Amino acid sequence: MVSPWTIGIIGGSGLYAIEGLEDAQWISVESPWGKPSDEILCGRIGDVRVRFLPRHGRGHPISPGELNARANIDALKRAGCTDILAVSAVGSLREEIEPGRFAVAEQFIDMTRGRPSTFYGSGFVTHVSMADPVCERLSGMAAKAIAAAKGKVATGATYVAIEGPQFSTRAESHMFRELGADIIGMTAMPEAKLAREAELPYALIGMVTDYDCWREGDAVDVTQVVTQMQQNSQLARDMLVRFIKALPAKREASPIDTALDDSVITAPDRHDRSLMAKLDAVAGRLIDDF
Ligand SMILES: CSC[C@H]1O[C@H](OP(=O)(O)O)[C@H](O)[C@@H]1O
Ligand SMILES: Nc1ncnc2[nH]cnc12
Repeated sequence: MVSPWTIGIIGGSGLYAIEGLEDAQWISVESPWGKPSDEILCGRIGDVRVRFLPRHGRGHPISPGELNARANIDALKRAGCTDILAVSAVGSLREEIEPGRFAVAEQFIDMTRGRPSTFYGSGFVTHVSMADPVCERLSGMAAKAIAAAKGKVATGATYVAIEGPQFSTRAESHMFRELGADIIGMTAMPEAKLAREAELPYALIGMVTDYDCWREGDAVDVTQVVTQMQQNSQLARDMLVRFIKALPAKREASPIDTALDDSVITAPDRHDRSLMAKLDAVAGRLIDDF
């Protein structure tokens, strides 16, 4: 039986491939939005199709501010994904969310600057809701998979996305704590916004690698992040396999599958044909003639 789920996994720092995929093959997917970060590793775990994309490319050549998140999300949609589980290395802004723990994001604060963050624009003006930016169903299943893999988990985390590539100043780190953020990274935005615009339910698991720099005498560096990621990468892979194996046989419809339904405001006679041609994957459901 073929599963109704096709799971896109976006692997962050330290997670550049996954093992255990049957019929695994790296496949190049072209996108009208430019070049995705890498080829997509396509395969199966049981009867679930899996599409894995290393966010920064294999070998980590792409900086957070230069990621083509539109091409990445568009390519995953073209590769048939129904849902996306993103994995990211994150700093912790809370004592109790210690390095080694997995934090499941529930909210985001976007402090990135000038990154292309929408598929839409003049000629197809669209405003999706980001009130609840993650898919509760995916997040819940991810939290269970982490616990089943004997990982420590924190749920309901607010992730602040900074522009980077520099880490934050101490003043910024304290400010993000005051704002209510729990974890910090450089990549979940605009990725989560674009997933919503592409009607792809999205969840993000932060692998906590450090305490950023809000604690006196302590400041994150890349070695800390990489060392912690190496310690946790087997757990992350185990969690991903458990997550996929535990997916229910039936995929109930999610409201995110139809997020565009009440979001497009441009009248049909004012549609821009050239923009719409690029929307064939992300909004193809709404557009019949390209
Ligand atoms: C290598 S430290 C900073 C780097 O790590 C995180 O990457 P990702 O979210 O892709 O796991 C962070 O966002 C930065 O890009
Ligand atoms: N402290 C931190 N700030 C931003 N991105 C990170 N990725 C991992 N740790 C981070």
